[in-house]
Amino acid sequence: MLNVEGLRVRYAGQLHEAVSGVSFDVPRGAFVGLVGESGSGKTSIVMAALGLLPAGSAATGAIDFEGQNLLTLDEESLRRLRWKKIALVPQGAQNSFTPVKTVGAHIEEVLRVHLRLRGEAAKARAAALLTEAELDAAVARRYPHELSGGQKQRAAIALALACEPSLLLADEPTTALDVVTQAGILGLLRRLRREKRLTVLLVTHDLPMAASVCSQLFVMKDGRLVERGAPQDLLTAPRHPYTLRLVRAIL
Ligand SMILES: Nc1ncnc2c1ncn2[C@@H]1O[C@H](COP(=O)(O)OP(=O)(O)OP(=O)(O)O)[C@@H](O)[C@H]1O
Repeated sequence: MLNVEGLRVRYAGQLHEAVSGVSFDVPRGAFVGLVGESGSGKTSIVMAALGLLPAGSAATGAIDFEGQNLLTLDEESLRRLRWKKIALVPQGAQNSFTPVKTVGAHIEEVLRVHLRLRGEAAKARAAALLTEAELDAAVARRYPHELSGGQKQRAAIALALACEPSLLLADEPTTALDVVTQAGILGLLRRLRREKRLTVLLVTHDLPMAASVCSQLFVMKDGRLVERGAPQDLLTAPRHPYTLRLVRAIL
């Protein structure tokens, strides 16, 4: 479904590439993990796929999505794909809500802009999305600061699902949450993948967490993909010294 081929990303004014020739494939319906420490290039890959790298950045290679190279698409085509086909739960999503707008207003705005849904229809759809994310529909009337971190993360997932995307990019969706809340969010993503036939790319620094939900892991280090495989294989017989370090860090 998403095929990354020889991807290179360099930010404006930087000598080093943030991503240096990365290739991997995310099959339709899979739950795949992109794992690596902070600064290894994970978010750069996600942003390159969405055409959201800052001005002046250079991204070369190819990111094929349903037969189109996302790196060469014009802004209008990318805009049509974002939300409706490829949705993002951004890093720090919990803090990305505007404080003066209710959760419902956030969702209704996306529904209005991207699906031209308004009024009662938008309200009903927002309520349904919150319920899908295992939140009470009444959360729509609350302001972001009235929600717990876990509830905000669920609301961010509800928002990402607003236009029924087929691919969900979840960037560090459980960071800064306690372990019980983390497990709840992962359970939700797992259920959504199954029930809504979503394909999920989970981006995280947390190898054991990714191993607990993903069917395939890609390990990044310094802009390169250093190892790939099934979680069980990576955990029991890591081949790259960096993966070994990540595994040892668990013990
Ligand atoms: N806007 C930017 N301008 C310049 N350099 C950047 C920019 N964004 C990221 N970088 C650099 O690109 C490299 C990869 O960063 P990236 O955010 O993709 O890594 P990451 O693995 O997602 O880490 P994190 O989880 O901390 O975001 C880092 O060296 C980072 O400093």
